[in-house]
Amino acid sequence: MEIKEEGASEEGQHFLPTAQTNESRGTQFTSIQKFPNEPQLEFILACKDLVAPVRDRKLNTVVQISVIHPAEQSLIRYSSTEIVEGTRDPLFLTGVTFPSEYPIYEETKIKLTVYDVKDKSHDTVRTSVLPEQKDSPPEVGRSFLGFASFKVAELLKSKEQLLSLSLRTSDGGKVVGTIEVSVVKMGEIEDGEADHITTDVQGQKCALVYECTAPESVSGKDNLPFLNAVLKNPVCKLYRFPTSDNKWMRIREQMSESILSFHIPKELISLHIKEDLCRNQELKELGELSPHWDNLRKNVLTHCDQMVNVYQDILTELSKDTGSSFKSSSNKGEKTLEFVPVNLHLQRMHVHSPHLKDAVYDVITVGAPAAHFQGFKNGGLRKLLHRFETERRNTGYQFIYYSPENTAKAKEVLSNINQLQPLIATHADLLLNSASQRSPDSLKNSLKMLSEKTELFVHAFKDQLVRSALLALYTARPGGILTKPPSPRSKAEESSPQDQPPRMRRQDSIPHHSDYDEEEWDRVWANVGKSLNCIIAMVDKLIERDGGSEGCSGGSKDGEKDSSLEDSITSHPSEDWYEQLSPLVLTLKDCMGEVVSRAKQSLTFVLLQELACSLPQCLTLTLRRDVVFSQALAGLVCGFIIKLHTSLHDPNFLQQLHTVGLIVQYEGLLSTYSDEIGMLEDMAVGISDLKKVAFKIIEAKSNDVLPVITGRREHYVVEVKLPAGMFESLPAQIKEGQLLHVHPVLFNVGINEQQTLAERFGDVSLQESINHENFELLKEYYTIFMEKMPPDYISHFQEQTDLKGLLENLHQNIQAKKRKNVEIVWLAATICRKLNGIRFTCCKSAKDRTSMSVTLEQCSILRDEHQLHKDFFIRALDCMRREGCRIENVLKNIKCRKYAFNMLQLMAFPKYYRPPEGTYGKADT
Ligand SMILES: O=P(O)(O)O[C@H]1[C@H](O)[C@@H](O)[C@H](O)[C@H](O)[C@@H]1OP(=O)(O)O
Repeated sequence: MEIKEEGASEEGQHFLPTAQTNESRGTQFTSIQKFPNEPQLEFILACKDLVAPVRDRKLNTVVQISVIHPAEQSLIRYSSTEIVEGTRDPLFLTGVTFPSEYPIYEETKIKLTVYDVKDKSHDTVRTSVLPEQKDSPPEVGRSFLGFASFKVAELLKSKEQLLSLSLRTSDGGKVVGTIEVSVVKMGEIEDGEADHITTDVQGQKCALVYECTAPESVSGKDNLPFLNAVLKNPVCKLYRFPTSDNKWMRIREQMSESILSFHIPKELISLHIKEDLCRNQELKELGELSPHWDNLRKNVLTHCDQMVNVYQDILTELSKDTGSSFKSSSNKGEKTLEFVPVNLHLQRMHVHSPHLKDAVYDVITVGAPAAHFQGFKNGGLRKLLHRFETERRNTGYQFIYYSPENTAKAKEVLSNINQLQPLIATHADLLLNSASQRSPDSLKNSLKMLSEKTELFVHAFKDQLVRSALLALYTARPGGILTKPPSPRSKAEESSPQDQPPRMRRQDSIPHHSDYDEEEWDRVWANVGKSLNCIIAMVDKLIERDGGSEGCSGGSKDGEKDSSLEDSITSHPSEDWYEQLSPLVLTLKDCMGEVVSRAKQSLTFVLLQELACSLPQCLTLTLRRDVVFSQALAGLVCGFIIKLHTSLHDPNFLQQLHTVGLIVQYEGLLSTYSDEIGMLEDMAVGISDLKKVAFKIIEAKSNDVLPVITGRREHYVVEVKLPAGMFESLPAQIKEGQLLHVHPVLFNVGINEQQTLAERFGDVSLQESINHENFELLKEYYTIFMEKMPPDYISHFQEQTDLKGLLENLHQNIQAKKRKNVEIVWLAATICRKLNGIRFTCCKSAKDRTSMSVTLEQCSILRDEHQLHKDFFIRALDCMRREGCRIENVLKNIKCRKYAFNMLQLMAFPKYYRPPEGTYGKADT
């Protein structure tokens, strides 16, 4: 019989949907799925009276679980238990779970094979999917003891859903012990009936008590179909661990990919293309420029057009639908996948423990957002952006220096203009429409909307930047040279020849020009307000004459009344409202058009400075920042949607969401040595850039539940869709579309051998500054949280959690300058969880170090929050690392079940970050 390994497919563990499998084989099998989206079958295992092949040998037992699908005769290796050492009656903590997607039926046969493990260092290698020749021979490290098999129906229909099967040797003759298979149901109330099995687990007397508290809707079961639309290919594992009072808790670990890994980058690249095409068009429409500036513009346009092509090519590649929702660690440096996050997963732990409410703990695991294709030879974004700004500030000869804030401001105003102008035109037309219908109420409403938008428009130009940019552009026009040297100027500047472009180093040295009428802009700009006032006054008058007592009182701005306007109003006695208003509306549109054309050109000229100054670095840097941001955003949107769905029933969470926003905490495990310095520099900027993102929840109108992104580089809004029922239950503020903000923080602690080198011979200042800066951000968030959440919530919260103490502790640890001080990331994670935040863990690939960290975090939570028996802490940790979701993560990334660590590396790791023997070694990463 052929033996295959589950999870050997390209994309990792792939399950055929149940229905599809059923039909495709043309035979009907009996489904065992009771609740949609819930695991179909979960059981635990224990052996009794095992017979050792050699007398007096203490057995180290492992059970391998294989599945024989009813339509096939091949045996699929499904999972394994952990190794239980030194007993003939092993009770396994690692159980078996078949998720809802798995094609399992009553007719499916399950085979349990028991082995005696002699050499643990070989054991995991054996279950690798490497081609046979690279793999260890099957017998190395373990020997066969016996096997048993059963049909799923037999187990489900058995008394108390428990089977006790004889283990037999391969010829089926000799009985070498028994194996007990017992169905478990997470969260089921068992009438307080206790089924005591006393067993000796590594010397621990432990009562196995099936006595559970009422199930809680912690995982938001009702929301699952929606959540499942973004989560894909789940891998599930089941464990049971003893509590400190010798009862059992059950833990379900789940790891899923997300289609957002590809969806968000595609959305974002489309937006970049749109934004850049628009900017290129505006550059072309900048009008006539003097030869110096015109050449610069041509050069910039050539590069910018090329860049748009690069983005378009990447989008085309990504859009070739491969149905993929996962980028493996080995594809990190792939050019066409640059924007896609590495190895993004939801890592979920669902705990069901006696006397406590069920709880779900989520961490998003993802490779550090970084530009692997561009590489790290010159460092990452944090350093590159700083260097770029310094160079730009100092090159000044041919350009005008605008600070990054001013450049961002120019982009913002440009985007506001582009949005507001058509909006105002629409409202103006609606006003005329109301006028032609002679409807006072509708006229008032239209005027209100028109006034609001026009005021926003006028307000957008209040900035001094537009004024100074107008002057700068004036001097860049043909003939727009300085006729008189503005004072004060330096000697060097005074001596610059007149036919040269003006030497302008700083924004505050933008030339003053004697011929330039600075007040002209004020007049043009003020005309918009004035023409609106005319409209308001006219509407007032029309309604008054019509017999209405009060005017519309959109109120002429600042109470001012223009005399020319008074004339224009009284000199039209006609009662045709449309005719009265139409010329005024036309004037408003004309005035606005004039403002838009001047402002657009001047601000585009500001953008030209940024681009022209250091081509092509500027564009390469923008690409790098876009790449890193895209990876970070994909993770964030995934984390946000999952958090929203799991906490939808919690009114405090919803209040926090719209009043304070959410803390998003990233744990970084990168070293501050070699390439990883650059990665950390990229990651720090990528995460900080997430501040530019706000979320908005909208009602889903169709089956398309994928989030939609709008905006541009300085500000993005991610629209998250919820089905009508869920949407209705949201607080009014959220339903009305209030923007929901996130507060990203990053704490990094390098843990590997490279960090040892950094600490001894290198520099850890990058990590120190990041941790310091982010501590301040976290503290700020905490302060807003305490101020904005309701007092009764806060007093209850303070009773439960000493957050202030935790923050102080974190601060002390950050200041302590201790080597590999993982306490920092532990404390930051705890604070984030207490603050209801979104947790992330990242290393280079989110495969090895991340796996060590999330499993440690899971076990620490079990110890601190669910009374995990202290003697079982390490065993629980080893179980999760040996047979849990994370080893499957390694498998799906590198097709081999081994964490890529060697002994030497591990010696450098903090103690609790070392995986169990047999699970690590040289791997082709
Ligand atoms: O998931 P990571 O911890 O980033 O994987 C590292 C691993 O820690 C290290 O020991 C190994 O030598 C490789 O560099 C792994 O990175 P890959 O990106 O190559 O998987």
